[in-house]
Amino acid sequence: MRPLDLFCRDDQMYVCHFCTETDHKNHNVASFEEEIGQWRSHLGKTQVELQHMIQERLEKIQEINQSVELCKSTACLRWRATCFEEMAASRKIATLRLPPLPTISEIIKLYNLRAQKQLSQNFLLDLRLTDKIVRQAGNLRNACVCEVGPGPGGLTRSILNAGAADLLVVEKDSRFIPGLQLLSEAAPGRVRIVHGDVLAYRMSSAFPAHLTKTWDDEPPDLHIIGNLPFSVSTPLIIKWLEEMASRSGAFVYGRTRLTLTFQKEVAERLTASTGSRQRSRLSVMAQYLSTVNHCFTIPGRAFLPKPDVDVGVVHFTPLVHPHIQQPFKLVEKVVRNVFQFRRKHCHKGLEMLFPEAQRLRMTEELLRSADVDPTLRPADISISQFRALSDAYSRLCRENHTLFSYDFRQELRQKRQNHRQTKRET
Ligand SMILES: C[S@@+](CC[C@H](N)C(=O)[O-])C[C@H]1O[C@@H](n2cnc3c(N)ncnc32)[C@H](O)[C@@H]1O
Repeated sequence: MRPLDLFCRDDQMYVCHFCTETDHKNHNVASFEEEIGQWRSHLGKTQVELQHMIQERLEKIQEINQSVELCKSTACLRWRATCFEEMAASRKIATLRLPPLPTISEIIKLYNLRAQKQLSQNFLLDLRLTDKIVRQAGNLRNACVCEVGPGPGGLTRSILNAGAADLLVVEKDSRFIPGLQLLSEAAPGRVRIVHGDVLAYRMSSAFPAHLTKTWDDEPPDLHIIGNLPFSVSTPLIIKWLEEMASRSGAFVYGRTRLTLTFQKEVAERLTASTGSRQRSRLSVMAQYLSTVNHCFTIPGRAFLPKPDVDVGVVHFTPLVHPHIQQPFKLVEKVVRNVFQFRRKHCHKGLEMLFPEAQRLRMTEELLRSADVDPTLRPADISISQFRALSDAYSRLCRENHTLFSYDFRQELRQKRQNHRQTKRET
């Protein structure tokens, strides 16, 4: 008996050396080891390919499952909204509450809304907290509201449940738009969605003119509400305070009220009283134009993801008569200069309002005319003393037309440049 140690590839069978001279003569024959080696490498490749295919199929199944879930909840949501409308029509009830909706966590999962740090995204999932924020705004029944940065829509729901009739939401991140559209379908005709940057958005023409109240009347039925992104909260409130002063933007409608969240430290600065540790430029700028109230603090753990800080809810009502009757930019210049040396006597910062050659004389004149003690610390200066300083500075600017555009940093730069030039020449 001869060993079958060869493989005939033409007939696909094992053969012996004798066979290659007879039945399998001139056939394509390989050694047993060669053939096994080829099969092994072939099987190895097939196994890798199969694993890839299985992985692809699994991913596909997951995708299909997700779309099915999404379709189910979209259909369910639409169905609930329709039922709700029919119910309201048939019973003739004029209720403005939303129909039952998927939770905010479900919306986040369905649309895969992972928070993005660069857009300061920290979501509020607890609707009792968002309801509490909305209650600080006052009665929203049939009101117009602009919500800044609605994200997955927690605060948005609370605003709608409070009865807002016209809610304009401004959101920069396009990933949130489909979820907001669902919400808009659940509250037909009550939600307008703007995909854009709130810093560039013109609010002066966003609401109907009939809302407008005169400045000394009651505030209009228009509110700005937002769980603001930390990254834009300070520039945004400065922009809105400036618009409040010039009665432009959202304030063309009258004394529009604002209910906003800030990092707790910023909320404390906004509301800090004269003499307190947190008193700053922001305190004076906000308080000379509005009544500012730090309503309550939300612990960081209430947000997803949890920020490193707690959050303060602040309510602003513009004053009928601002405490300082000077242009915003002028007040800001005086206040900024005073606070630039916050541990020094106030005359130190005020000196920087004047060119070096007249610095001491003009600072003395300013402080005398405003009747303010030069040795007061910036935090100890009251709003009425800031009014006196701004009025006195305005008088000096009227007497000297180049004074307002004077910038001590520019003079300092020029001086350094001249000094370098002289050094080079000698
Ligand atoms: C702190 S999250 C709040 C989200 C939601 N309101 C909540 O309470 O869960 C801030 C939101 O503002 C949005 N946002 C950030 N910068 C913005 C901008 N410049 N204009 C409009 N929205 C902005 C973010 O995309 C995010 O949705």
